[in-house]
Amino acid sequence: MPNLLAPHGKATLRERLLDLGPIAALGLVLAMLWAFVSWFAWTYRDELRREHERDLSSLANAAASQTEEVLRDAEISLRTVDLWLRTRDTAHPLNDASLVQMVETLHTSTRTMIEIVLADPAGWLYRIPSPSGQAFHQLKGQPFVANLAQPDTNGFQLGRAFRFSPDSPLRLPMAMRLGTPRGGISTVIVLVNLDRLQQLQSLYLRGTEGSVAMFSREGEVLSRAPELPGFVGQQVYETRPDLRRALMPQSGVFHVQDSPADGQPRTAAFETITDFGVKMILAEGESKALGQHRTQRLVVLALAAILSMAAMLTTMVLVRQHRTLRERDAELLATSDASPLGLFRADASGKLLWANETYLRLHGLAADEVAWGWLLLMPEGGRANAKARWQAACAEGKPIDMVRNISRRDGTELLVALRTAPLRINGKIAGQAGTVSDITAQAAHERAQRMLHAIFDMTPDYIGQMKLNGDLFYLNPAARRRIGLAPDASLAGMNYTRFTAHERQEVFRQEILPAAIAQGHWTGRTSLYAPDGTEVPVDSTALVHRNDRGDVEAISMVLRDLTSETLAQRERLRSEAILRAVAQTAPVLIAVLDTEQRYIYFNQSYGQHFGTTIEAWRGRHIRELIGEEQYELSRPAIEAALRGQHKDLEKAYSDRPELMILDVRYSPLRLDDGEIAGAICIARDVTAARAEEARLRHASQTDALTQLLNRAGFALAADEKLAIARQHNHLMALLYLDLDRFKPINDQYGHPMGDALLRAVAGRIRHALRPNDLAARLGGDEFAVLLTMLHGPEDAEMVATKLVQAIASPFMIEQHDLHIGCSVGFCVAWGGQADLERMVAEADAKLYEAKRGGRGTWRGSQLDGTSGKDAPLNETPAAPA
Ligand SMILES: Nc1nc2c(ncn2[C@@H]2O[C@H](COP(=O)(O)OP(=O)(O)OP(=O)(O)O)[C@@H](O)[C@H]2O)c(=O)[nH]1
Repeated sequence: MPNLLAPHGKATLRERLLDLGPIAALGLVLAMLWAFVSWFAWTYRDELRREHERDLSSLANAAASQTEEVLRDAEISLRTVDLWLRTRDTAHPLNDASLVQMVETLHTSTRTMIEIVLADPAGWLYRIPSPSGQAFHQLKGQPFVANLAQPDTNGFQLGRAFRFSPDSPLRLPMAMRLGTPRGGISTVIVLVNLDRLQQLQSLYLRGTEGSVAMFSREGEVLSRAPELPGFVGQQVYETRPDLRRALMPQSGVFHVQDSPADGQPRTAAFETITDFGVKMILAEGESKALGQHRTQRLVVLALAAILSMAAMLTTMVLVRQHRTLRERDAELLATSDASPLGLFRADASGKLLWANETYLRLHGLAADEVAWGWLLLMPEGGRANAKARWQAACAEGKPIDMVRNISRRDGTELLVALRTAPLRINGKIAGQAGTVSDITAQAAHERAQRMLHAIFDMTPDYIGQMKLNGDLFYLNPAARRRIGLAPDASLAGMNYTRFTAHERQEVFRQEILPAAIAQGHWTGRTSLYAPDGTEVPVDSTALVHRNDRGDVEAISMVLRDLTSETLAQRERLRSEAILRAVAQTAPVLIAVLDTEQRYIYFNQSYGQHFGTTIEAWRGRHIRELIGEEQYELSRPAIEAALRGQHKDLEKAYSDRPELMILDVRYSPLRLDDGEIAGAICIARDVTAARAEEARLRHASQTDALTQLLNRAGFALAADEKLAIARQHNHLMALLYLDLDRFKPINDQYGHPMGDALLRAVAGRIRHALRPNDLAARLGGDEFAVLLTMLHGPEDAEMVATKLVQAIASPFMIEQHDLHIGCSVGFCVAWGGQADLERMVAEADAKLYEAKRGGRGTWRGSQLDGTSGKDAPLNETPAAPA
């Protein structure tokens, strides 16, 4: 449908050309056809005719040459006989032996084409020889016979063709008066065998209607083949001056519609045999080629006419169909523009090829922005993604059904529903066609409806809807509660009169309803009957709903309970609803206990924590739900809260798939008068926060390279150990280690190797200690160790020796054999005397001594609690390598 792709507006030049296209194409084809037909019918025919005439002329010329040759032989024969008779003195030429001989020779030399006879002035003819001397024929009617007796005529003359008898050949006489008449003979005559000459001439004839004729200079017919009775001897020029004119030139071609011979149309070529004044005429009917051409021309003309008609008819049908299609397209276009839906079509690349007016209006786009204009209405950051998703959907032929926001350039925001379906042409995905509809108002309406329903559900007012006859079809939860109806109970067969006193029903019918119908609504005070028989005063609003035709369809009643109890209850319900909403949405566990530690309320988070709901636990003791163990932990805080104090405690739940830590606060639940009505428990999940704290703490107290304690971590842990040692008066020792010859390792192999070595050293130190002992890297190549619960100072010596030996063993790191060592200084002290600062100073001093003592060894001392003086211990020499 090309028009669907056309932009909006008037028909373009291209469309107009498309309209005219079939007609122009037809015109071109017909012009070419008829040009060919014209050429074939006329130009080609003329060419054929000219060619035919050329052929005919050359045939006439050849026939004339042949004839002239024969006539020339005849003339020579005449002159030869005349000369002979003139030069011979003979009284009897008829039987002169030499003349006979010569005549015979001439006869045979012309292939018996000619016959020589002699004639007397009376026209009697004599053969040579003529032994009897008798004439054998008398010429009559020949034009030249009258001249035979004329003594001065010595030129030759052509006569008319004749036969001696009907069976004898046709002969053309040529006569010449003898220069010297002898023995009564005055003329010699050559008779040309015209049958044979015409046979020769007939070789040049073509077609069945061909003829060959000879005319004399004066237009007398000398001969004609095929023979026509009475034609020879006619004076043609007298009756046909047109022929005289036509035959005037030396040679040529002419046409006659009515031949003088048989009245048929003929084409004739002629040649003048000048010396004999003879016109040689070769005529023929229409040529075969021209005849064939005429038939072909008829066929071609007929076919061309049929083809033209058929083409014109086809074009007319096509043009009409094209017009119908265009009309249909226009209808479709108009219909689609009138559609309340935005319609569009995209190609397989996702580019929009067409969109209707509604689409453009909806998006606030101009017609020339249709291709990708919609992308401009998306947030800039999301355009690339949206385009890619859309292009993928178009390429794969995936239908789309979605709702999306668009921001028009005029600043308005719309919510639109987009639906597309893949377009397939010949089984190939050609793009997508889709609809866009503005659902902003609908969505807002639905939202409003939902809100309205929520209000209906939450309001303490009684809302009901009924038909004009009073049949109820809707009651909100408050109304249902008031009349004791389950939230989902059917209202079938329930009429409002059931809840209204009889006299009130009258008032309703007589006053309220007519007023509401007249004004659309009515507001006033009325009452309703509760199922328990009490009359409840209510503020009432009646609303009348009408359909499109204006007929009353339904009546809505909004009733506000005016009893004070109900009002108070409403207020309470409202507060409760607010509190409940707050409690439900807060991301903390909330529970409220009464003074007996029974649940009054707990929120959804609390319920989820224990996998239950308040409905199942209201009125039950907290111990039952949280378990004996947890309860014992919480009990002091609960009791404190019930005494009016706030208490915080942290509780860890390790019985769950993942450890959970709750930060719990118990507070008193005080009423307005200050009385404590229970306890409120608010618990926060601090598992993640505590885990993060622990991680940070660990990181701040750990040496990142060796994972031993760092200086700060060591100080903290040592303090704790010392406190315990003091308490129980344990013997303990602080050891300081410093690596020997570590620097060369760094220098030789680089720092990464030094780091690896430090890690390995840390591993060996850890390995040499008990789990309860502390090990730390104080910095660089310095380490510290705190040993607790020693049996005697020798334990410390033993550990120092173990460490010196452990570090002295070679390290194999990255295939390098590394040799270092360590020096150790330590100090032992009983718990009661233990003072970290002093122990550090002492151990450091001893380390210095060990270094000075040659490295690879230890030095130690013990703090003397009474004197504060150090007691030197045994000094151990360096461990064997
Ligand atoms: N690879 C590495 N080297 C460290 C680190 N901290 C300190 N050092 C280097 O450790 C070396 C410690 O110096 P010293 O104690 O004088 O070196 P030493 O060769 O052990 O000397 P003595 O104790 O006298 O035997 C210095 O070269 C520091 O640069 C560390 O974290 N990694």
